[in-house]
Amino acid sequence: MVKITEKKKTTTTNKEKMNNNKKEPESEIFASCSFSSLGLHPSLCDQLRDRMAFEAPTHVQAQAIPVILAGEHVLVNAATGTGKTVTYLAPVIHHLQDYTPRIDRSRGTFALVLVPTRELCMQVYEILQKLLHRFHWIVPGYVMGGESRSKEKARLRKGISILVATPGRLLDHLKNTSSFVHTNLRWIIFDEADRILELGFGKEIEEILDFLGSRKSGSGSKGNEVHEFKRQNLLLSATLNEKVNHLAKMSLENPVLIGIDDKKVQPDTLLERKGSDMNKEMEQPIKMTNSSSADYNLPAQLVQRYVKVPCGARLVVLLSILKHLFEREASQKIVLFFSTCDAVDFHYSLLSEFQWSPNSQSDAEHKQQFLRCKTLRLHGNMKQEDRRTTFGAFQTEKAALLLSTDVASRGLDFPKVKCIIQYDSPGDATEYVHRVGRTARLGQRGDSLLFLQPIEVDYLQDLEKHGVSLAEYPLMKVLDSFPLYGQVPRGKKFVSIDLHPWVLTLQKALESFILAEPKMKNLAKDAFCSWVRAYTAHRGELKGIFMVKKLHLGHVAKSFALKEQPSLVGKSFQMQTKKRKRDQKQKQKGPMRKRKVASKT
Ligand SMILES: Nc1ncnc2c1ncn2[C@@H]1O[C@H](COP(=O)(O)OP(=O)(O)OP(=O)(O)O)[C@@H](O)[C@H]1O
Repeated sequence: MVKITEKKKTTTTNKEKMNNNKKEPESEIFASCSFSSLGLHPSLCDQLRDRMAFEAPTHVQAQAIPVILAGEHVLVNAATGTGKTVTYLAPVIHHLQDYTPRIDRSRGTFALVLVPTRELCMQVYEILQKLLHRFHWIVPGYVMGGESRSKEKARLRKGISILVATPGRLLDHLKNTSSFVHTNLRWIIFDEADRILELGFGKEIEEILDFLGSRKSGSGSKGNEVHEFKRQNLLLSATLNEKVNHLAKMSLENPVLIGIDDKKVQPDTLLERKGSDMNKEMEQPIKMTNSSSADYNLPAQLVQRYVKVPCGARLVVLLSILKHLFEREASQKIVLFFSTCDAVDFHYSLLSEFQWSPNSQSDAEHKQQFLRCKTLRLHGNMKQEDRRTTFGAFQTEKAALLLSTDVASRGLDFPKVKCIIQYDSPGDATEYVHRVGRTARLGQRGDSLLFLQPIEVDYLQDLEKHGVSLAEYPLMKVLDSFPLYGQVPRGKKFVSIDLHPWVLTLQKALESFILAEPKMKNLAKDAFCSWVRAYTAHRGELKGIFMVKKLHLGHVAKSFALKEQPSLVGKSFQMQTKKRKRDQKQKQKGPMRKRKVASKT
């Protein structure tokens, strides 16, 4: 096994970045060579330059493309927004255009790209279409959940040379679409490999590999077919973890590791590969170190901050920061992450409809839209066509706010996103890395802001363990900048955020708005319930940081502009909490009671 490590990590601190917040130097992003020097076909190089305006390859492209062209199995770990998509698509196209006789549709699928989400599926397909412009005989296509099966069947019957797919729908077609020809399959690519597994597609992937006869013998495989071509499998992500190790063991043979440093791979597995070993099965698995101690590749020019907000003031602070950002720069794109679909729906309606005038609250005529920017939403419970519309709109808009769940956290490449706000904290550091990776792409500058309650600040230490450090956001300065009743509260020092006049006034206005709108009240209640459920679902080490029992549910309700904690859920939730406390007490008391009983008798 050979390892090729990416460029040296920059050691610029977050503070230095803020003082000197500009684009990453070109040399940090692009290699000093050309696409043609990597061995790609001239027409493909022309296409990359003329149609896509790619002048030079990025570092990961320069490292990985020759290795992929050489037919190696590859595991790529490179920062978000460094061009991994072209890294795997270009070599595949290079080889396919070179087949004699020319490939045609009747020969079915030659390359398969597996992705975790529908949006990423569409995005990869769009890039494929651009790259294939000069190679009309190579047909791109996609299959994914939410689309019409029968239309997909018809397309598969006609033949798709490079197929992009989500795992569930692909497996469906492998089982049920007999006209789907995959006997010529030569490449299987897992884009965002770790996410595919995290979403619970592990079983599907095993079945897919079995169906395609690409699961390695010795890993419980049914299929170990002899193929006309040597199969080549590729795994890529900005974050690789233990789960990927399993997939790598199953699907990669003697892989070349690109961008993976010594810390992430245990020394005994760094086998030097000899030329004659190339086709040998990987004798030893790749062992990643536990993800809790691994450093992640974050764009060096990304400015990362956190804001510490008491629970009850969260909503007001969110709205205030958004207002501040859009007033400072109207033409910008921001992505705002939530933990649940209900939370997205509530905040989307609130931000789209809430009107207010901080200067004359009594006069309805003076009310203005609180946030004047185009607002969009994206989550997994939306209809497919609405997801498609949002995805397209946020790609083309110059100024917009996108509210989303983690469905937008992986791989999506929205141009010119300026800032990422994580209003609800991510599941773990991996998700943090991917969420913030929607900005600061390809050397562009970008900001990220993580909301934390005072009881959650230990999360910063968890991120530190992964080499991610955040500076504090100057919240008070921002709150003080808003004029209230025509005056900016100058000179006064407000010690607590909850008692800041701007916060108090805006909170009151939000609560009145919600109270007056039954539709909004229901959305708020639903969002409250699912938010609490999501909070209880934090896994692993994070359970000790995001502890439901530390939450004040009345304050949580306030963060949904509810004057009271929703009674129904509140009751059942309180009952659960009480029961848990009772059980805990019982556990502690158990032996003592026994002793008491014993002493009585
Ligand atoms: N050589 C290049 N020159 C200029 N732009 C490029 C080049 N390669 C890729 N890009 C652009 O860089 C952006 C990021 O690429 P891509 O989405 O493939 O990144 P990624 O590494 O897959 O990110 P993520 O980890 O978030 O999925 C895209 O807009 C892409 O068009």
